[in-house]
Amino acid sequence: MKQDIKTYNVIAKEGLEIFPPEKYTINQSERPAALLIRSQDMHKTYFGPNVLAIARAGAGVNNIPLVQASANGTVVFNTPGSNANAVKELIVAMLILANRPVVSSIAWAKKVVGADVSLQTEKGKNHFAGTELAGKTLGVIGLGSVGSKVAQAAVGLGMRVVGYDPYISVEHAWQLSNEIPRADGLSDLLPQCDYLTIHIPYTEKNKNLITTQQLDLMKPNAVLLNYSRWGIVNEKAVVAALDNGKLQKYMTDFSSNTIIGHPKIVITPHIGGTTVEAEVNGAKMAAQTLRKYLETGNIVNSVNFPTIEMPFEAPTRLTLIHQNVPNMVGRITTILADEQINIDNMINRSREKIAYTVIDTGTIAEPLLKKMKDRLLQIPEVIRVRVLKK
Ligand SMILES: NC(=O)c1ccc[n+]([C@@H]2O[C@H](COP(=O)([O-])OP(=O)(O)OC[C@H]3O[C@@H](n4cnc5c(N)ncnc54)[C@H](O)[C@@H]3O)[C@@H](O)[C@H]2O)c1
Ligand SMILES: O=C(O)CC[C@@H](O)C(=O)O
Repeated sequence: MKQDIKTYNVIAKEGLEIFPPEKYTINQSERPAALLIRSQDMHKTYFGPNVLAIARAGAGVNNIPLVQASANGTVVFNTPGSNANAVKELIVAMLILANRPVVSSIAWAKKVVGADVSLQTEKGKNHFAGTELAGKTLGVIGLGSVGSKVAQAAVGLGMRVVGYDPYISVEHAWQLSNEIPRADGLSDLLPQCDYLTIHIPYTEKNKNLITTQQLDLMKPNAVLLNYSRWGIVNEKAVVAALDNGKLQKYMTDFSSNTIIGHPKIVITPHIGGTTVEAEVNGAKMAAQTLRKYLETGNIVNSVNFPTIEMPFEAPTRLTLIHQNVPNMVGRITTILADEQINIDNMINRSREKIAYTVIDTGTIAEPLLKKMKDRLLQIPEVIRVRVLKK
């Protein structure tokens, strides 16, 4: 039977083409096997327990209720790094726009007409003097896929860059040149910055990371950029800091009624990852990850499940999602032994409260397969059992 993939938001066709029509339908069923989404707010969008997986084409997963998904046995994936270059390039543009009046000078130049146009524009250009980035200090909070690229690009622009990421991965640490010193904490980083850019996920811990106390530590003329998420920066504190001259400018990808119309705030409509390339990258990566999970049970790039990759070589594969409690493997294998089923290969991994077991076996007759699945589902801690055939 074909499996249906339900999409939300605009998903690049290059991603959807990864699902062959002989195996999959797209947006054809009320009971989809999996969802492929971007920024859709899944806290407000019902998805039933039949949904095996949700793939988010993009980095941030704060739009997905992860605790509920894990409890349902729904694996959530994202596409790390797929849009990092797009965000980096936008940040470079916004850093330049912060102190070069490019937009206002273009608007002015459009209005200058007449026979002496070149004379007038040459005369008027003095009103559009800016300042340069070279030699200024950029603070980067979060040195993951986006932050590490932004930091490197800023070094290329001649800026002095200071990074802060107490949880940096080994992979991203390797990508950073040794010209980029790391701050010990925000109180060390903030007083140094002419520009501060934030590239971290929105989590309970990161909510209001930048508020009055942090803004007070910044240089009076600093520019703050937030292309991470609404809520990481406290907008009321930012407006107050702009109004009393503590901050020069706030540039953000997240609009809200608190900041719209403020003369010192520049808002873009969440376009950090909106490039043709990033949309194709994200859609393809999300579709490949989903297809791998649906067809083999293997899990990569999940944000709520452990990574498991076991070559699918045997005729039958059982995948079990269960609570991470003692003796689950023992109880599962006892049922298989009772039914005289030999295990060819097995793997078990856990992540926080969730565990995942994959068991490969020979060919099993349908009635026995059904009986075994029913018995496995009777273990109270088992959340989901799937049977995959090669
Ligand atoms: N505007 C956009 O369109 C757009 C596009 C891509 C990503 N984003 C946002 O940017 C975030 C980062 O994206 P990414 O791809 O770099 O993710 P990532 O997971 O590769 O990197 C995030 C980094 O932040 C670090 N971090 C977490 N909390 C921190 C804290 N309190 N202080 C310092 N460092 C901290 C982590 O250790 C990690 O290295 C995403 O979660 C998303 O919300 C926005
Ligand atoms: O889907 C988008 O365009 C936004 C993506 C971005 O916010 C992300 O977290 O990757």
